Amino acid sequence: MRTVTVGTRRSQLAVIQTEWVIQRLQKNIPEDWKLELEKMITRGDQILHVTLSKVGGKGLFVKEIEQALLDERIDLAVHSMKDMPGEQPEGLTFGAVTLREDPRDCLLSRSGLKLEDLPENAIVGTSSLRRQAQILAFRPDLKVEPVRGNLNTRYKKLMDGQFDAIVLAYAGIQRMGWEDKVTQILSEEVMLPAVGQGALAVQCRFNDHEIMEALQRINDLETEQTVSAERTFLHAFEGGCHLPIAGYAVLVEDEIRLRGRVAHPSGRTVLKGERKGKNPEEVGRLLAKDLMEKGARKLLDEVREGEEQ
Ligand SMILES: NCc1[nH]cc(CCC(=O)O)c1CC(=O)O
Repeated sequence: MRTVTVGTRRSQLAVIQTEWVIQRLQKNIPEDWKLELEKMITRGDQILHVTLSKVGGKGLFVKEIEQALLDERIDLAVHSMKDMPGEQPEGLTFGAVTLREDPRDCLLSRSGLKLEDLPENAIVGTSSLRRQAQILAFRPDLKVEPVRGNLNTRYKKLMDGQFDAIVLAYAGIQRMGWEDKVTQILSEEVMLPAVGQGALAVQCRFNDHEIMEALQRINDLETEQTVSAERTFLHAFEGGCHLPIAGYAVLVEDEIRLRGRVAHPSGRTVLKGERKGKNPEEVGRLLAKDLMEKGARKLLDEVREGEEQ
């Protein structure tokens, strides 16, 4: 008999994702174990009105949940892989990476017009430099403005008329059951996804062998390997999800094919590359090296300087 506490943020998307993991895990644990969902209110959730970077960045949500794991207040934590920093605290690990859902981004526009048909100067809401850069590379005549908040808040801002369109991850839309709100799924060619987008990370204590064993059964090997290539690529630039970097890998036969982009937020420069290979980390490292040779370092230094001002 064991009660396993599963922690997550309290946003609707986070709760749906966690319930999904609990459901799958239920079939893979001893019958007398009980799984309990714990919705955690993090400081990040309480101070949504301040610029997140001023209070420690997006990693703040994650850090508080990780502390709860280390303190044994919870036994498992479910996160969007895309929000996870490169390094985990000592003692924690991903017990499972779950099967990736559709990794692409999508456009929700009030007029129902697609990205290519939006009128000149139309305002697209996104706070992601990756999305901003790729939108402007494709349509330099559009305006991009930041939008914060959870999915419900962002959708409300669109409907209130603050933006003509917003860009969101299709995986999140599907989990919310919002497919009918989507105007267009953006192709990989136009909008290469974020590293880890569409996959969930189930985090636990490294020495909790019972849990590690159960999680192994819901791990998806293909997602684990492709995401590993993407994350190695991203972290070679010493940057997190706030940099204009995209990376997406698939398994083709028994090889990993990784595509990556490093862009200037203006969209004027988008460095692109592709690598194939059997070893995920090596593929990630080599693609990062290719893009460094094309000038990625200098480009990102410019972005970082812009942030400090
Ligand atoms: N940036 C926030 C975030 N983190 C994870 C998702 C949902 C999709 C996923 O799990 O990759 C979203 C929403 C979005 O970007 O539209």
